[in-house]
Amino acid sequence: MSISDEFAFIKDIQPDRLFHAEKVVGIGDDAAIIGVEEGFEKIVCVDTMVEGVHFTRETMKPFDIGYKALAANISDVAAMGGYPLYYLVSITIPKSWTQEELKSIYDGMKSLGEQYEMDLIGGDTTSGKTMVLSVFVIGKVENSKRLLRSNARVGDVMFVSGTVGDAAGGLDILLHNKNADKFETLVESHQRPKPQVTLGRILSKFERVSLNDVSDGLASELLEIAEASQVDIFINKETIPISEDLQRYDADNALKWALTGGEDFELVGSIPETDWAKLEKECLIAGMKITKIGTVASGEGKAFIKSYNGAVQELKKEGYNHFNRG
Ligand SMILES: Nc1ncnc2c1ncn2[C@@H]1O[C@H](COP(=O)(O)OP(=O)(O)O)[C@@H](O)[C@H]1O
Ligand SMILES: Cc1ncc(C[n+]2csc(CCOP(=O)(O)OP(=O)(O)O)c2C)c(N)n1
Ligand SMILES: [Mg+2]
Ligand SMILES: [Mg+2]
Ligand SMILES: [Mg+2]
Repeated sequence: MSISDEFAFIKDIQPDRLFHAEKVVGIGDDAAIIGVEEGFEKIVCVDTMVEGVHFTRETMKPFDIGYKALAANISDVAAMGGYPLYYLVSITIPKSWTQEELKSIYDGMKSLGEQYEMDLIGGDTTSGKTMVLSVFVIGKVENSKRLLRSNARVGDVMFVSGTVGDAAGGLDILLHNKNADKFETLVESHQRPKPQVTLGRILSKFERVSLNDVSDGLASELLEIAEASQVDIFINKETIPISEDLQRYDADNALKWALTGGEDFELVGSIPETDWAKLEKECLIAGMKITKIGTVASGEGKAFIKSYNGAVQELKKEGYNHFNRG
């Protein structure tokens, strides 16, 4: 059954309780109101998922679409070192989507939102030809904690969390109907990415960190840091963390996907050399994988990849680009 009434739909998706009830006016008025906590600044971001661009009916179930749209935004909060608090949802619904499917999209957001005690506090609903889901997230971070892309300095260590390329491998499996049951971890990386909030919080305790999350691909994110900081970045090819599953699935494409696949939602950044051992230890204690992949050198915003055999190649912004899909 397709959705028959906008107002009944809004009632249906309204949460029955709020985690931060004392601080907000949520769904039900013209706009939401959120309290401002002493000692913190707000973080705000929005990311959109469009049918045919970010997902198809074949690659993502409705639950996954909701889950991933919220995850992408939580990941941006993580990349600023903050905690996510609230979200708003703008949804454009084509007639062909059933009420159950729409409910599943919201259930996907709810299941991840609950993990972080986030409240759904508003949004907007329209009909339209293509499913478009925009999620807005509000988070917080302590005053003056700024994990900016422009914070990298000469001599810093470059690091990345987890493994990269898995989400693109998962997408390849889904698009080409290949062995989805044999490579569940890759498929899951694509459909249910895990935002790295805990790592962002660990990083926020350090003096100076540059940070970015991997949405468009490692190469693109490194270049964003290099450009914002006006430095050059050198990474070592053999240190890029590629999972065994990805290697097993397609060894030939693994490095390409790691560099340009995108949607891994891992954190990539730099930290002073003197803080690296401490960061490594804290991640070990927290059970999180973090890998040194290179160093920061003087320069004007380029990134290079080096091999053990000495070959050096310049990285290009070959990650996902909405208007330049070659
Ligand atoms: N249409 C837009 N209008 C205003 N700001 C935008 C728009 N699109 C992106 N931005 C801003 O540009 C920056 C980079 O965006 P984006 O590449 O989407 O970042 P991310 O990959 O972290 O989501 C962000 O600060 C974002 O808020
Ligand atoms: C059907 C399908 N084709 C291709 C992709 C790959 N893809 C789509 S958007 C994107 C990049 C991330 O999305 P974007 O809107 O650029 O997010 P942002 O950088 O703003 O976080 C990638 C890798 C996909 N997820 N699904
Ligand atoms: Mg974005
Ligand atoms: Mg980002
Ligand atoms: Mg992008």
